[in-house]
Amino acid sequence: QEELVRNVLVEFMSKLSDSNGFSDPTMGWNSTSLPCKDGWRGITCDQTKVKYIVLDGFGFSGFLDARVLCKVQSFAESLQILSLKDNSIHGEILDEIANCSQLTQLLVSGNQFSGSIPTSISQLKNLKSLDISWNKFSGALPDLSQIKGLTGFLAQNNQFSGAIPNFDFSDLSEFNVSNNNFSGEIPDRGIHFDIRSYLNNPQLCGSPLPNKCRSSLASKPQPTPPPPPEKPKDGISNDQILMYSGYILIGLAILFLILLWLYKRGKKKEEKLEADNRVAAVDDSIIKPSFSTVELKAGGMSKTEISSVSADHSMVSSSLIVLTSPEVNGLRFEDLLKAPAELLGRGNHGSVYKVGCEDQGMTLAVKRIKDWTISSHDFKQRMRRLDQVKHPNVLPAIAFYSSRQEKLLVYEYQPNGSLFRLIHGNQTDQAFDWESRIFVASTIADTLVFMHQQLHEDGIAHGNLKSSNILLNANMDPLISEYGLMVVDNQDRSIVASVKSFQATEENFKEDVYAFGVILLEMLTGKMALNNGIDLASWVLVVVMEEWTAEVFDRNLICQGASEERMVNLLQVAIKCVNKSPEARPNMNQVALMIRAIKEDDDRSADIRQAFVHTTSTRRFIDEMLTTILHALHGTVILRQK
Ligand SMILES: Nc1ncnc2c1ncn2[C@@H]1O[C@H](COP(=O)(O)OP(=O)(O)OP(=O)(O)O)[C@@H](O)[C@H]1O
Repeated sequence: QEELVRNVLVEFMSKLSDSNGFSDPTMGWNSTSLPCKDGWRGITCDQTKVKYIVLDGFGFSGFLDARVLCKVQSFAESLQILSLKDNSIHGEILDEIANCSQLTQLLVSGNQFSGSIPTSISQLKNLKSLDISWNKFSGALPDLSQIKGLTGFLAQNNQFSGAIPNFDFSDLSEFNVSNNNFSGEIPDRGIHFDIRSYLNNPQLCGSPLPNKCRSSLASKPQPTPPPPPEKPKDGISNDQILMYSGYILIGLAILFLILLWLYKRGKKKEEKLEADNRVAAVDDSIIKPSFSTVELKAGGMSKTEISSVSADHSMVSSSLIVLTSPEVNGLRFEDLLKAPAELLGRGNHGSVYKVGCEDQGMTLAVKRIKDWTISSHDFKQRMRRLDQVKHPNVLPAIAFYSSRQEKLLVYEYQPNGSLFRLIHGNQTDQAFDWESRIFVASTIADTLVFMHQQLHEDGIAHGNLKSSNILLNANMDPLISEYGLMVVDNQDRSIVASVKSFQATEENFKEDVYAFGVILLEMLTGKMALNNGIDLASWVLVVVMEEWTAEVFDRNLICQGASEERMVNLLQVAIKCVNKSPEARPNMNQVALMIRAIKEDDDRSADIRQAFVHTTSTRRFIDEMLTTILHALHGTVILRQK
């Protein structure tokens, strides 16, 4: 039996991997081994029965042949999970998927699937989770109300049209049909999902969307059709000639209107193309046709203000992809265009603008990157993958926009600036003491451990870690910004698909470790990563080798009485991180453990100090009480004597 299943899986894989063969021998998946017995990668079994097939992010570019996969009854009836997320699989989902009748999860998001969803899918009665989001599916969705107990339905970012079908909404806790072409009224029972589940379906209406449905029109009784004209007895009467010429005239008028409409549409397309080209041509604004820049030099930063809004905006508005961040409030591309913007700074990869969006009650930071060679598809995949990873100390992107010439990334504006400004700025109001520095160091280290190691094979490197990308929120907690945006692709793109190559290699992780070491050095020395062409890591190594270690530390730390022993300990960690040889650098887990030990040492000594202060004040309190009692006793004795 297992051999039969093996043959099914090998055939299924050959189609899925586009007949190129599945070359990675470490995965198993060949006709000389057995899926359960030999532990094929991506397969989970219950004894000899294959229960789960999970092949997410393998870069498969073939098609899912449900005729093959679900043809052997015993296998089709044991398979419970089929997850093929984040590949490049194309083609349609075939009717035969219904033969895999025990499926509880069918997850195919982030592929290139097209066509419509077969009606047979509603026969999958055990289905709990159906994720078909981020594909190219089109057409109307079938009635899914027969699937009782569906808990998740994700279909966002496709090209579905027609009405939102019937669902059994009673158990649905995850539901998203945003960024499609659905039309009509949102079903009554669907309204307990918030607006983000429905956004960007231009013809969808009803609560929770702001646009009301014109249901009154629909419910009006239709006028009864006029009775058919009487048949002429013989010949054509004058009335009939008049009537037919009327029809011909109306027909010609309609034809003329259609031609006019087609002409205008063509013209609009041309204008849009021109507008896009204009976007590429000008340099000093976020979305250039609408910005006229007024350069105001203020503290070394130039301010840019919007003075007019172009009429072309509506044409590009649909391209702003709003991610499922909770902060967003129906943000549209136009809102960015209309809002006043201020240049916060220019980095190696673009400029960042502070944009106040009054309607959303939010202040945003919009990063604009020009001429980035990444394809829109890869960029979209990357943003999507990043959006799935949530950590309280990683600043998520709220939305993004991608055109050939430029990419925009929208983040929430962080009011307390960056770690760079905190270390190197000349503000005196924010004392950046040792406790704050070790807190920032250990929080960032723990966050990197999560992103590198705790996501296992899905770990993501930052790729551009530096103190200006560490922002401080309103509580002064550090947030890592632009996470994973600039990871350099170290793998051969011809062999490995983009999603896979985006997943960090060891080399990417070790680059982050180096960059983190530099941040530690900045915090310890108060010096910039690059000063007059000399890089901080080399400078520190020379000073330490010359045994002038005490010279490296920030004077402010020494003046504040920070423990030299713990500063030296942290310096040793930093030096390990900036080792020239990547292999010799520790991984983030080891780094975080070392920093935690220093911080615990710190906390202990703070406790001892506290206890000492406490003991001293308690002792003082007891002394004072005794003196008062003695005085009182003394007074009583004198009174008695009197
Ligand atoms: N969300 C945000 N809130 C507040 N300030 C921000 C935000 N994002 C970026 N900044 C600030 O805007 C400035 C410019 O950022 P930018 O990312 O362009 O520069 P960079 O980090 O030096 O370079 P790179 O392009 O390599 O990331 C920096 O001072 C940065 O700290």
